[in-house]
Amino acid sequence: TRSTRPQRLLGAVQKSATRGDPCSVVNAIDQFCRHTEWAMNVGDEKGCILDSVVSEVNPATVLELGTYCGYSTVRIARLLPPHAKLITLEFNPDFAAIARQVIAWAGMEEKVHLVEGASGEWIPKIKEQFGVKALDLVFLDHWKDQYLPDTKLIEECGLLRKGSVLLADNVIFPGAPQYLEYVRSSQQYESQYFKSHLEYTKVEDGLEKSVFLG
Ligand SMILES: CCCNc1ncnc2c1ncn2[C@@H]1O[C@H](/C=C/CNC(=O)c2cc(-c3ccc(F)cc3)cc(O)c2O)[C@@H](O)[C@H]1O
Ligand SMILES: [Mg+2]
Repeated sequence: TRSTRPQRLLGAVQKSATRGDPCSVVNAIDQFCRHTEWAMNVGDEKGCILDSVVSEVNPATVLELGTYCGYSTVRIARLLPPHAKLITLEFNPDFAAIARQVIAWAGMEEKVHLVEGASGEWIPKIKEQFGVKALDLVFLDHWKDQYLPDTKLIEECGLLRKGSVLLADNVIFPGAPQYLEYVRSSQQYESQYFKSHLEYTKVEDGLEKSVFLG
């Protein structure tokens, strides 16, 4: 039977990237998605903005919502200090299986906890399961209509501290209007839009960075 897009993306990593070299994994996926088959990774252009926010925050604990094939997982993990932790939630078992292999190929297993499950079920468990006091950075890249309910759940679970950063992909395309309205109007956030383009295209898209003020 025909392979899936994530399987073909993993094949490109195994063919073109060097084991243990996260940058080569990121580059192999970007090359594949730009020249062979588009896939919904944050990509190289928005990825540079993601890199700058990760470097600025220098997080000890990161939560990613929506692992997919693990592109942004590897992109973030490669910048984290040795004992930092990235928890990434993915509820599709087929995508999770591919992402585990991409993360392993990059040699990032030590820094990454991939949890196969839904954000709504797992966000309330993060403190106890992972001994996390607060999240320094949250990267939202899952179903766009879930950005707002999950942000409210993260707040209710007391997972944010003064200075915690939320970084959301696709706030223009496909768009997350309710989320944007919330973080831009709330007194509890200082929000900033980083204009860019939809991965591997000329379509406008961007990232919204929102600092929790406590
Ligand atoms: C219970 C649902 C909410 N909780 C969840 N908990 C855990 N994982 C969840 C998840 N929702 C979704 N996921 C997973 O996140 C991923 C979903 C990502 C959704 N992303 C998009 O739709 C998207 C779509 C585009 C896109 C842009 C243009 C276009 F023509 C077509 C698509 C571009 C992007 O950058 C995107 O991020 C999948 O791996 C899915 O299984
Ligand atoms: Mg996205």
